[in-house]
Amino acid sequence: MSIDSPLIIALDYPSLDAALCLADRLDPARCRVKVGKELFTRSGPEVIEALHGRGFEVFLDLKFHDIPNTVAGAVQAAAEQGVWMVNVHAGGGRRMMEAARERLEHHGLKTHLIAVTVLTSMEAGDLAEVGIAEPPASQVERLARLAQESGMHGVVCSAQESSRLRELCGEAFLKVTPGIRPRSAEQGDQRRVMSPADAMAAGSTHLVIGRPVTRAEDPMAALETLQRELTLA
Ligand SMILES: O=C(O)c1cc(=O)[nH]c(=O)n1[C@@H]1O[C@H](COP(=O)(O)O)[C@@H](O)[C@H]1O
Repeated sequence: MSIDSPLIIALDYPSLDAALCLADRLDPARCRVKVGKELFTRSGPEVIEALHGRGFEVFLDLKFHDIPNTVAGAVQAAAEQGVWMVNVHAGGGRRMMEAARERLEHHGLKTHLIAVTVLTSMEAGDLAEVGIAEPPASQVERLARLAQESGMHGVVCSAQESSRLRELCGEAFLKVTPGIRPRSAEQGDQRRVMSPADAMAAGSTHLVIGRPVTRAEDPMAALETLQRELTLA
């Protein structure tokens, strides 16, 4: 199955039941779903199977960051479960990303492999504290270029960087952007945020959205509003 929607709903729940409860109200023809560290650590591969069984394409977001051999093995394990997308940290470097890509190619695995640049929760002060003097936008550019050279299909970045990356890396290079906040939504721990319509206009290819839907009083109404806003954009 291949769907047109740019929407990826982050199923950041502490149990399989809670995640499936929302998934059962979503339409796999209108969005994809993301399984992250909390849900996967609690439920393991069972959640992937359950979501595939319901017809969803799954982004397994475990942000692998380790030595090349270890990351290649982890990415292979994810791809063999049939996930649509998997990610690594671009900060793991060229040899790590190349090892992951080569492993997928060697086994003929078609999963989209993307690299996280600078987390959307980080701003300049956070980078400075870990020894990166450059502003987030420059660091994102540097890592996106490296990710592209290493054969990644795209990056995770904030929508604030999408238009620059469209110029730098091209339209086809995926720009998967969390930190999506409809105007009325709380920012929470996110820092580099953008509204859904602005993110699409800026060149994001996919929007990752969690709490504005999953923590809404009425998640389905929140999703409908989002989908309406995007159609109008
Ligand atoms: O790789 C990710 O998905 C990711 C990268 C990033 O830089 N920032 C980021 O928020 N995410 C994920 O995107 C989701 C955003 O969720 P909300 O902030 O609740 O919309 C969470 O599941 C995060 O783990």
